[in-house]
Amino acid sequence: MKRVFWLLSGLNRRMMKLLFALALIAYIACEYIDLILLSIQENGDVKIEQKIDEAVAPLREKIRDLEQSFSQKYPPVKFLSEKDRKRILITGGAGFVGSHLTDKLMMDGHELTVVDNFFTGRKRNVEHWIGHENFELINHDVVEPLYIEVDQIYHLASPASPPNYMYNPIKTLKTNTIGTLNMLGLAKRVGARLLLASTSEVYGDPEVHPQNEEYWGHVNPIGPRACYDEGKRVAETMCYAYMKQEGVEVRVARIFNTFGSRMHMNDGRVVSNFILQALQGEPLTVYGTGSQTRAFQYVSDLVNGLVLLMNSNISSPVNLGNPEEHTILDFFSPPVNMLSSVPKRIRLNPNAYRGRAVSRSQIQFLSEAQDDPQRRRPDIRKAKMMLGWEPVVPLEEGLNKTIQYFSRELEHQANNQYIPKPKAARMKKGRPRHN
Ligand SMILES: O=C(O)[C@H]1O[C@H](OP(=O)(O)OP(=O)(O)OC[C@H]2O[C@@H](n3ccc(=O)[nH]c3=O)[C@H](O)[C@@H]2O)[C@H](O)[C@@H](O)[C@@H]1O
Repeated sequence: MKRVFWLLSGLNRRMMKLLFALALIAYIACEYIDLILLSIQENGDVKIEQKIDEAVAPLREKIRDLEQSFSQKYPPVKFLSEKDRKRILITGGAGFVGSHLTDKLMMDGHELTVVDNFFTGRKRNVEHWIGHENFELINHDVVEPLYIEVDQIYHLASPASPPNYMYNPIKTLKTNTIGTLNMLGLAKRVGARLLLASTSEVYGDPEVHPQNEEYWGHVNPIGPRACYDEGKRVAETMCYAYMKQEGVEVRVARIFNTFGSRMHMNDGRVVSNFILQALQGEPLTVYGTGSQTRAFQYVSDLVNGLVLLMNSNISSPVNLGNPEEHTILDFFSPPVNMLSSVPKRIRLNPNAYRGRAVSRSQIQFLSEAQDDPQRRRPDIRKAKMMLGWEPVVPLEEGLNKTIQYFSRELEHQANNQYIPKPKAARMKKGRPRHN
């Protein structure tokens, strides 16, 4: 201590000031370093927290989804007694028509098994039933046998739009022949009734107009549509062979042109093509002159007809379609003029179509599709008389609903950065893949 006093007493005032200043600088530097270290630590903490947040976010989303699925609300379903409740199989039940039929039968209170190979069907079409105690979805191709216990089989599995069934003709043939045999085999084993979704295409390019159920048809057996037309014709033949030989109860619906929500955006049939093209301000594609005719029914009418037929005692074929006939050129105006009801946010070229009649410059005439039936209109007297069924949804109302559906789909697709193009009804070049 003495030494320290001795040293200090030896220092002069200037030296004292210098020492004091140095001590002050050292003190400030220490404090500053402390501050820097603290902020580095805080920054590190923030980064770690961010990383944790990023890793946990998907888990949080999963938990939210799970919570939602636990509290999922299903459309209202009737309660049926054990006696009235049926176990029903719908093949192709996730497709356009199949999913609407699924909705009806579920809401009517039945137990459903939906089978689909998702070639043209989509899980989205039936996702609102997933988890319901009366509903089961099986990813299965009817070309393979199926062993389940059911009371009724609605056999709808097959691509139905020309570009889809021509995409892989061998597969279309297998689906309609082997697939139908498998379902008839199942019906025989378990004593179920089977309804075949046949088609107006069994009449081919008809020489009788309108087409009634007695007409045998005019089909080119080696043309590009034959895989579907002949596939369905032989499917009908199989139904009646099983009925006569094995006593299987069969119902055959000859379905005419149908449209509505849940048609695939790339379906390629005329209604979805025109709506999609008009919504996107593209020219409407007409194959040939457009003087060929069709009669279009809304999907809910068809579904009611299918259920009535299944539960009737009519085993012979029945036409289900809307007898209001239009040329394809005629058919432009309603969907196009209805676009004014579509919200502006939809990706739509406002200079094209909106609220105006279509001029010929907005039509792209393409070559005629081979073997395209020139006239088609159902004679529905049998369905009226024996089922008390006829279509009730006016064309404009059905189109309006379909336009709204496609608008929402386009918006959904646009949000997902993908805008589908309508598919042309052309044969795929080269050798198609098949299995
Ligand atoms: O919608 C249906 O229910 C029916 O559709 C198709 O039969 P198709 O009458 O050829 O149906 P579309 O492809 O919609 O064609 C209808 C008419 O419009 C024409 N078309 C089609 C698409 C297009 O963009 N432009 C166009 O002019 C076709 O050439 C045809 O003359 C199927 O073959 C049937 O099995 C099915 O029952």
